Amino acid sequence: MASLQYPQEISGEQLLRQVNEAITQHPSNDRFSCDGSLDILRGSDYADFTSTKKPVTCPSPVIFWTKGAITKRRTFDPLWGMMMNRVDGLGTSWGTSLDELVQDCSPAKFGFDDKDVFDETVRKAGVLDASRFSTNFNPYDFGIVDAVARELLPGVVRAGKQPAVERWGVVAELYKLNVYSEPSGMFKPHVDTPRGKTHFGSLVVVLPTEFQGGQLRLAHKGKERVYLDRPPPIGLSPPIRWVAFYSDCEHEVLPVVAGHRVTLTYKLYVSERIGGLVQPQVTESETCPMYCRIKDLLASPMFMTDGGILGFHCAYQYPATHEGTEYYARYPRVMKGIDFIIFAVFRALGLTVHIQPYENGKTVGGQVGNVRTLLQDLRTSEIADGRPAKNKFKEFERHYYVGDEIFQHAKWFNEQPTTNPGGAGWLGDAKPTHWIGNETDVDWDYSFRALLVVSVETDMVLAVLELHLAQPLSKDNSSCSYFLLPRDLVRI
Ligand SMILES: O=C(O)CCC(=O)C(=O)O
Ligand SMILES: [Fe+2]
Repeated sequence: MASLQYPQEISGEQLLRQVNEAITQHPSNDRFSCDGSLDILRGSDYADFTSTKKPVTCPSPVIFWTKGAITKRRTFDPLWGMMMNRVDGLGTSWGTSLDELVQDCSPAKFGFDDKDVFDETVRKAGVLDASRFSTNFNPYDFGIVDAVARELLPGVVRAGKQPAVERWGVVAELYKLNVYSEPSGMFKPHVDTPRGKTHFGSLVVVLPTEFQGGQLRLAHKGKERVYLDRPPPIGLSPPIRWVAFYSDCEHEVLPVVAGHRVTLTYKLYVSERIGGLVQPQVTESETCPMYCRIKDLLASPMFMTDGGILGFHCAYQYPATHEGTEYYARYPRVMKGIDFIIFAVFRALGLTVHIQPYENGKTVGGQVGNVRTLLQDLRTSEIADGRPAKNKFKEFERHYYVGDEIFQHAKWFNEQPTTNPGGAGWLGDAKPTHWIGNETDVDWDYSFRALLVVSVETDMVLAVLELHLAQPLSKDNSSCSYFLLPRDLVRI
């Protein structure tokens, strides 16, 4: 794509606004969830769906579960369900056939303020823990996990298109079986509890039963989506339906008014353990319009001519723990949607991108708050032990020595998000540390991130400084007058 030429009279602020508009309108903003369905076909086998057969179908799922020392089994066979329907004529056949499973479930709790709570005004559902059941249904078999990777991890593509650089994929870990039953099974708006560094999403597989209500409503940044909204026409056997979404997006299960809604839920992780199946797409960014826009912005004579720091507030929240976020610098694949696109574009432009937790106007967990003191320390230690401090400055590139003071001077593309991830709604004033999760987990929390990009000129200044640091510094060394811009921030 040809680069845009900016007329001289467009100011830096206007250019920044234009890029922000391009970010807001980027199609990946809509990709916080995806869904699909699978028809059930008795006797379908692997040979069928790996060949040219379309659409992909799946054998009837079976659930085995334990009640004390007894193991029980239920086949979710839609044909059987329809036959029963015809016998009692009430449309409740699935309800009858599922009674035993429903009765053997425990009441489902949810996480609230570091505690697991049972409150049927927030969540009315039954649950079987993954340790109490197993199933022949495997989402990997039907391309569901591949589809989730394609939709929700924009940087991951199937192998074969590009030389293997890194290997990344999605791991779906079976978590619970849930039953939401008539007349009012539901789960009020919440975000799912973060489960560690690579946890990014949730997958819900809805088994083929007949029910009414029970839609899954999702919301992110004012965009709302309702899934499971269209039940299959009466008399047609229900398919398996599935929905996957970023787990920091607010979601709720609307009341089930008839039947039982039986689901398998999975936790979704980014994984680097999958050999050869997937790999990150690193060059796509060079062909995308966003790349050209940002390149032009940086090249414009009207924009940050002395270099500096650009800031982008991430659209999503990420699992955080007291360990800090060094991890995200090394594993940017964990980044979601538009956040990853922006990251990849700046990386493709050869710029240093820092991923920092950022809340209430400042970075959290930055290692050093005062660059000036740090530089002074470096000079002193260099003089004391006689070794060049060059390596120390290499460490800056590896995300050390990045403190609040620097980021106060960033130019931001966009506004800082509010602390309520889902916008207006039942969560009210919930903060990231006080949400209703699907289960409590005291070790992990969500936190906001900012991508901070050190612009080209600043990198060049840094390079000059490195050279000078190979020799002892003198206070009046005018050719090396600053470390990071704006100029008056740090003077040597
Ligand atoms: O069943 C669903 O659609 C969503 C369930 C859910 O949000 C949860 O288990 O945390
Ligand atoms: Fe949830």
